Amino acid sequence: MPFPFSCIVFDLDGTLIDSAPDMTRVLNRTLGEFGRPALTEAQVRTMVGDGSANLVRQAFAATGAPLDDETVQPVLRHYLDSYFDHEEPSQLYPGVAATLRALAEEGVRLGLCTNKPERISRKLLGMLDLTDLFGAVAGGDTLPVKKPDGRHLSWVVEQLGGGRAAMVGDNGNDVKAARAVGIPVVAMSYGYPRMPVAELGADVVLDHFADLPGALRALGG
Ligand SMILES: O=C(O)COP(=O)(O)O
Ligand SMILES: [Mg+2]
Repeated sequence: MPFPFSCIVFDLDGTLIDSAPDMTRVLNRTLGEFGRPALTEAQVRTMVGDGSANLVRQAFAATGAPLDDETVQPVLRHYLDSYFDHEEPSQLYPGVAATLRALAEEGVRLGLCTNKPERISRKLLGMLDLTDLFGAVAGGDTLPVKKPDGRHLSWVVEQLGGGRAAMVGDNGNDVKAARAVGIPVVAMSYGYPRMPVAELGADVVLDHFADLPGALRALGG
């Protein structure tokens, strides 16, 4: 039986890669540079998902006076440059590389829709040897809108050539974007959901990435 979805769009942080350890290291360098104390990884995990500017704003609000629109700019630049220069790739979650390859070999087109900036996302895909698997990549700064706006996701689906699509993510922004577009959504339970994962409203919650093809077959009927 052919695979029921012609394209699958993935979130990055908390879905494909466990980026919180690296983001914590880079963020703590920026916090230190601007005279702030460090955050724990557990704290940073609750701040990931709304893009880098929001991450930096939340980190500074949690460690002293919040940044205003003007002061956020040099801080954000420092964080983004340090992240881009960071040479250790984040870890893929177990089963991700093999499962993505198996889906691609079945002829499913794969896309990335992340709120992480595009140049950092592309660099990470390259370091993890995944670039060739993704037919379309949209970062949080690729379009004037980002998740939870459905246009971020529908742009990726369009770039992939359209057809029956599904979304795979780890937080409310992924579920909201998928609902806005009217496509099914799978939530990975190990990510950074910022609320009980069962309450995200996804069609299916999975603990293991390797279970994704089976879950999508069941969803697609
Ligand atoms: O907030 C971010 O930087 C990215 O998060 P996402 O990959 O889960 O969309
Ligand atoms: Mg995510």
